[in-house]
Amino acid sequence: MSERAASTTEAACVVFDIGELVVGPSTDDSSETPLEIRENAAVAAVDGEVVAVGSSEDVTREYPPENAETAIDAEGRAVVPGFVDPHTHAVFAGDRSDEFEAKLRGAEYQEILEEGGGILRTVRATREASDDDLLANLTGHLETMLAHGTTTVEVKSGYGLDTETELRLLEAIDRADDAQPIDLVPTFMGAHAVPEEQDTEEYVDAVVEEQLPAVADQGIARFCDVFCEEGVFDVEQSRRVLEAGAEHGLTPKVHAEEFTRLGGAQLAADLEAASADHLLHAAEDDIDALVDSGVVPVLLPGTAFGLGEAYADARAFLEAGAPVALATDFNPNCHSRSMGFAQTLGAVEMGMTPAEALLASTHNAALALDLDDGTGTLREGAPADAVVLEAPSYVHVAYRFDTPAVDGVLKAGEVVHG
Ligand SMILES: N=CN[C@@H](CCC(=O)O)C(=O)O
Ligand SMILES: [Zn+2]
Repeated sequence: MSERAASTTEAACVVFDIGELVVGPSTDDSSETPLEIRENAAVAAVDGEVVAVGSSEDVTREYPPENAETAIDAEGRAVVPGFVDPHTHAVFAGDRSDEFEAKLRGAEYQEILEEGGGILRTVRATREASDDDLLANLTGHLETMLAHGTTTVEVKSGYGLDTETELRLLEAIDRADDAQPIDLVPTFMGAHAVPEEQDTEEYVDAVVEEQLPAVADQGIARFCDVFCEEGVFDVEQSRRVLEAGAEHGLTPKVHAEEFTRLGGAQLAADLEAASADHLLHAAEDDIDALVDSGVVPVLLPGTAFGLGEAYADARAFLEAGAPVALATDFNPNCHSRSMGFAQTLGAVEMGMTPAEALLASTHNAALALDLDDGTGTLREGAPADAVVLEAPSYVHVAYRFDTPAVDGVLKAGEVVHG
């Protein structure tokens, strides 16, 4: 036994007798699957980090379960890295279920927005909500996400559209980060829509000159995002916001080519954004530009499903060598908090294999958030965030689409669900 093990064994969390352990992306080019998978495995964690991954026999010899603070006998079930959801708008108030009905009767998403509904309706409800109500709404959604196996979530502001409310939303994200187990990654998205009281140019000025400096001053956002779309922010306005964000230390992200091909993907490539998201209308040139500049494509199949739109071309991205990520896009227009369901849609509707969908929901999703600490893997040194499945194989994540195939969830080596 190593000295490190002798001195730390008692603090360890050990999950043993794992039938199928998904460690992370495969490093073997000749492998048929993009995942590194170990059978009859175990994983041990100390101080929230993975310290050993290997055969159940070897790991339990070094970290005996009987000495561990938390010991889980997986009894042959599969264990995968905790899911990372890299695109949500989870902090808001109000209800838009009637718009869902209107869309089923033929109303268009953008028409609803132009008429003051959609995002603008959520903005009115959000501005009226108290800080505590916003926090309670957000933590409620996060509880559901955790039960579905998600351990890291990006959350955007963007239903305030004024300095005071945008800051309140980012503060709610900050408070929620402390109040529950999921790690939250905050994104400032003042440029989500143009508020009813201003015209677009005036509003872009307000985002750049007032909102961004205030957000940067508080130090409560990591990314800056913009809805680059016909009728919302054009490419030049989007560029202005993202460049100003970058000057304040916020890494760009772009809502790109969702309803029209406006140029958001090329902009994301130009600015070396962390990700370009949606991409339903991305063309081959856009895909190449994103791959060449290392921008992660984040695909949001729940949105296409809910709107009845054609899905993004996941296969074209994968064939171009892109590290495709999946996300829920949870928002009042896309009421799904399940990364498992995103994987089902990725597999059934976008032609991804269950392994590609799982990789897209773990390691690649972490790349979209610039997380380089091993998040989304269960390699040594990574955060010990894991899902013990209720099944013998990771394939059950995409296969089951009624309830999550989750038996238990570990965050930083502690059982936080199940
Ligand atoms: N497309 C822009 N923003 C969200 C939708 C927000 C809303 O409709 O409230 C999205 O990513 O899908
Ligand atoms: Zn979005």
